[in-house]
Amino acid sequence: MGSRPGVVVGAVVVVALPEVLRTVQEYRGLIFALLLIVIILVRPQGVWPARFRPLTLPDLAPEPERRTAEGRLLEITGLSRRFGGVTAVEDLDLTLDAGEVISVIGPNGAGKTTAFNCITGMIVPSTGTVAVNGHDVAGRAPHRVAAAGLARTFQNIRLFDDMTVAENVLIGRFARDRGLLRRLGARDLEAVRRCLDFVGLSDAATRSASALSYGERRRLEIARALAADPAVILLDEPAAGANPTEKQALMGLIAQIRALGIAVVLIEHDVALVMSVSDRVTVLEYGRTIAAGPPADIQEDQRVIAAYLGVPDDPETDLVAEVLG
Ligand SMILES: Nc1ncnc2c1ncn2[C@@H]1O[C@H](COP(=O)(O)OP(=O)(O)OP(=O)(O)O)[C@@H](O)[C@H]1O
Repeated sequence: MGSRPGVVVGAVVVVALPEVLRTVQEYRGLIFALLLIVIILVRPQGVWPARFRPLTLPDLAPEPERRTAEGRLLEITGLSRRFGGVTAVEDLDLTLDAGEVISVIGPNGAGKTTAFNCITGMIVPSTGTVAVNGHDVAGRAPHRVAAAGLARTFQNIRLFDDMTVAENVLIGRFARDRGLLRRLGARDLEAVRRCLDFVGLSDAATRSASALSYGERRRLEIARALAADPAVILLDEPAAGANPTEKQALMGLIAQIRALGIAVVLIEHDVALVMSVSDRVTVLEYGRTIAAGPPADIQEDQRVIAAYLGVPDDPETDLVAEVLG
């Protein structure tokens, strides 16, 4: 998608430069190499400023989304991951049906991120099975897991800051197929429009992702994940750094996502939020599941209370103590 003048200038340079350097024949290769290094260091984005056509999104009447899948969407059995002598996750079982929200909580270092990374293919589990939408994906590469119907957001927001909001969402459309080998179609643009509407970012479509507020960036990550039409979505600490208003909006968004029939797995330190949005909660400590069940049972569970209260002077512990009463 480079600009036409840029291509012409590049062609002239490639054809003319050898002629110009004819007099210094033996140093030609060296001069070329030096030029290349200088360009890579000084203008990694290219010598000629590229101009991209902004995406034109269609105006769509809001319509209720279809349920993307039904039944058992995520089934994890006996998942373990060891790092040398450390067992980060041990024998984790998790099942999730369409439209359910399940949260994985636990003190720092409990194994939540490692579990997420095993499920999404970022790291290979030592043992265990992971089935997404009926497809066995344990140990598969992240793009294969995505193709089975799993999308995720990241604890540390990972957006393409030099792209627009709409372009960031569009990338999500290519997560499930052969990526850039596929041509952009009208359905992709419609999906981008719907996802932006869904998270309330339609008006920001042409803005740079870097210009968004923190809460908006979190919502953009969710829109990008939804653009892949996932059966299961994993949200990694979506409320981290959010203010109370943003947390309230996030709870509404999670409820909307589940209404689409998408299964949601949440890692979250905000225990109050977890207790209010989850159907079930799994609590990890030192990689092991110490409790699993509906929020009301978890709140009463003595092992959970002890696991959190066993960490003095930890702000998370104080919050959990408050929520668990
Ligand atoms: N790549 C790794 N190599 C060695 N040990 C690791 C690695 N990744 C995680 N661990 C260890 O595994 C354990 C679980 O870590 P993990 O990051 O999964 O916990 P967590 O519950 O996500 O913590 P947090 O809430 O702080 O993000 C910790 O003891 C950690 O030190």
